[in-house]
Amino acid sequence: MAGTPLVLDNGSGSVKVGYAGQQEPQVVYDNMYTAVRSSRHEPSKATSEALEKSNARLHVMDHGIVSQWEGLVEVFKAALDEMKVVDPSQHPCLVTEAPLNPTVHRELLVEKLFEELRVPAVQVVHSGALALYAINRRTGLVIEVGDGVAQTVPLFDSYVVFNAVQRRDFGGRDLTAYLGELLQKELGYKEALADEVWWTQLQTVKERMCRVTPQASPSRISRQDPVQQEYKLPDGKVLDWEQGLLSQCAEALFQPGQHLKLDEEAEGIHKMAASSVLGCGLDIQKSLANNVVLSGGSTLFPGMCQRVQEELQRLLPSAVKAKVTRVSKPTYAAFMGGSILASMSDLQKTFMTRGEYLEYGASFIHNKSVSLTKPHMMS
Ligand SMILES: Nc1ncnc2c1ncn2[C@@H]1O[C@H](COP(=O)(O)OP(=O)(O)OP(=O)(O)O)[C@@H](O)[C@H]1O
Repeated sequence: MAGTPLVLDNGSGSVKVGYAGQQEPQVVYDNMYTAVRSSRHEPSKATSEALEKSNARLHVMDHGIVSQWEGLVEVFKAALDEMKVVDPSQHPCLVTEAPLNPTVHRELLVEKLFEELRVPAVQVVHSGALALYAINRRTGLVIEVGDGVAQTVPLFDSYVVFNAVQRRDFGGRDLTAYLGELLQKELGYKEALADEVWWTQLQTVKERMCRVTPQASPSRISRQDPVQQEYKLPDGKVLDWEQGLLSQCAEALFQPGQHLKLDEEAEGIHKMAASSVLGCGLDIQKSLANNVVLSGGSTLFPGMCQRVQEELQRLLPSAVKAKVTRVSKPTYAAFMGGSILASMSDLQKTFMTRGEYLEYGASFIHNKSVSLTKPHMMS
């Protein structure tokens, strides 16, 4: 694999890593690190004990933004070790980033890749549109909801329509925390959300039992829904699928202002999608609405396609028909799209080289990162 580009889909919850051309990531790594282990200074005994007690694994990313740069490097290195990449300086690196991040964030990302991983060349692409590349479509609207970011990205004939991209800072991690609050309020659970064991239980309940209800008729939910019917919590209490709190959890994606700790006016994913469609020219709105694709782990709730389609249709003119599907592997779609892009020789020519980094500095990446808007790239 010498010289083959590496693809790093740097998500808020996990990093998916592999080589360009691979169908799926070779390694999926929790984007978390242990502060004690990676601290440059030897922590005092008291600090170590306190950190260990409080389960010192820290999230590297907070809603699509790196909050622990030291941790990011550690996670990237560990993932490459697991992939048995002996010498990263042999592999150009394509890395994903959420759209509308501060520009300085992209510069720091580039700096870490050149300085700490010693890669020879870097390209940074927005994660959202990649789901369409993954399913070989060049026109459509991606609704991506991962662990920390919700984004809607319109792509027309391989152009990302940047001024119509929407991004909000909520995702699966917020839903898990919200489920914890619901369990506390309705069933009296008082476990701290910082406790990793409890967090894992909550995440499992969310992924196995929660679903999205059809807005028009909640009674249409049937027992055939592919959700687990019961879940036994460690204290023996049984959560039943008919408990309303399990449908409230995913409802937060549609009414984040009401359910999550966000501005009350915060828009749900259907409204973001409608803004993206209506923010594009009249001539392309129909093609976008007719090709809505769900991506990201937090779109895996049963009932999701139907609900998004119903809600979106209500917000669009009747002549603009919404059709919503989900990619087959939503958590890997951004990696898969990145893997396809990184194998194209045209795109490889757009990578920022180490020479450019040394000559112009990390901010030079902004001169290189518009490549996905060039139509010839995907022809
Ligand atoms: N079956 C499921 N039902 C609901 N949510 C799920 C399911 N499987 C995974 N998730 C959630 O998806 C999220 C992870 O998705 P993904 O890997 O796409 O995010 P990410 O790339 O790490 O983050 P982001 O793109 O937001 O920065 C987690 O919150 C996880 O709990």
